[in-house]
Amino acid sequence: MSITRDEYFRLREIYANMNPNDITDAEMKEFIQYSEMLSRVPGASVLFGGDQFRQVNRMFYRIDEIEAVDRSKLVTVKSGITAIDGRLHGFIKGELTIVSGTNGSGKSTWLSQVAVEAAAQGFTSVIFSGELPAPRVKEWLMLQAAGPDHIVKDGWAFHVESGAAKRITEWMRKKIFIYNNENGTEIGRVLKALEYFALVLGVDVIVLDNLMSMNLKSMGGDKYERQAELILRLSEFAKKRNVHIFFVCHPRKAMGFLRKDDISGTADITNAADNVLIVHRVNNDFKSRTKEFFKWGDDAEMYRYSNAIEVCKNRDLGVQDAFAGTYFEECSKRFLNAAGEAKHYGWEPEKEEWNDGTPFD
Ligand SMILES: Nc1ncnc2c1ncn2[C@@H]1O[C@H](COP(=O)(O)OP(=O)(O)OP(=O)(O)O)[C@@H](O)[C@H]1O
Repeated sequence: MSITRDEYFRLREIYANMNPNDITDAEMKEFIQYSEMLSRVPGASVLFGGDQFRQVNRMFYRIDEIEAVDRSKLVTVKSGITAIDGRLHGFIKGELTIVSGTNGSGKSTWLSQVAVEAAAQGFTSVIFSGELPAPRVKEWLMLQAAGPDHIVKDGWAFHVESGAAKRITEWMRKKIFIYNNENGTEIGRVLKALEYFALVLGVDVIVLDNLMSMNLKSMGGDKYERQAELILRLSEFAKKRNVHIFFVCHPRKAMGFLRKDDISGTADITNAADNVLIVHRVNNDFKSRTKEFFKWGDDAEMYRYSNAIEVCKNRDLGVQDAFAGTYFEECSKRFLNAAGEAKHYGWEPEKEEWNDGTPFD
């Protein structure tokens, strides 16, 4: 098997205009082999730059063969919530983040905003939304990219004024893709599509919303074993293809103050993740549970906000039990760092792209 770089890119261009399911498994397998041979992503561990390990044909590395972690080589995607980005220093490419929260807490809305933020940083994302139809996903992305200055109220609904909508669409066209649910949710197809997105479209961020909407029947074992196996496969995939995966996993319980151990089936799910976040709505239930659980007083800082994003696990820096408060802006569906915060993204010609590199603490 051999292929030149030019032939490879020609093939990639052809595939970019095809439905992944029209590419046969054999063709896809061959394409993956080409990609691994020729593409920018080496098959080796890419987490800490990908070249820390000298090639050795043994089962182990000697200590002197492993170079020190060079944090400057880590590529991170900022979420735009400064309290989180400050604590975690962004979401590392090659890692997997689980996002949980009770129904309606704001998981999908926040992840849609993360895709807009990623686009502003020059990253490409794909959103798999098993429950929201593509026009709805697009509507949220457009509102979030537009911001309140470019949104008009139409009866009870908000929409982006037409001039801005045109410019935003153009700005997002090659930066955010939405999975076509007609391809199905069978896990084999989804995983094939992910390979396609990573290798053909070169995506950096994958939002998988959500675990429950995936059809895992073709995998062996019971429900929980399948879920655990899927997380392991996604974690391997993130490393191998150097993408950051945000994976929405619903909790087992529908009510109450959600903790890490309530997420999905087994602890294997959160064990395999690099980060675990929980999105909370700051409602009366949240207040009474946090008072009970953390002994917070009536004037606790988090109660000023409308949503709180909790970091329950962060493997890299060991952050846990950290809450980031945000203000939900109804018209734009944005989560704001501070009341009245106005972000401007690159589609607004007269404005500078928002780039807040300031860590929180
Ligand atoms: N603090 C808030 N106040 C008002 N509306 C909010 C708030 N937070 C989120 N929303 C809105 O509530 C709706 C549900 O949010 P979203 O779909 O993001 O939640 P979710 O956690 O993904 O829910 P599910 O688990 O059902 O998928 C959206 O329209 C969202 O914009």
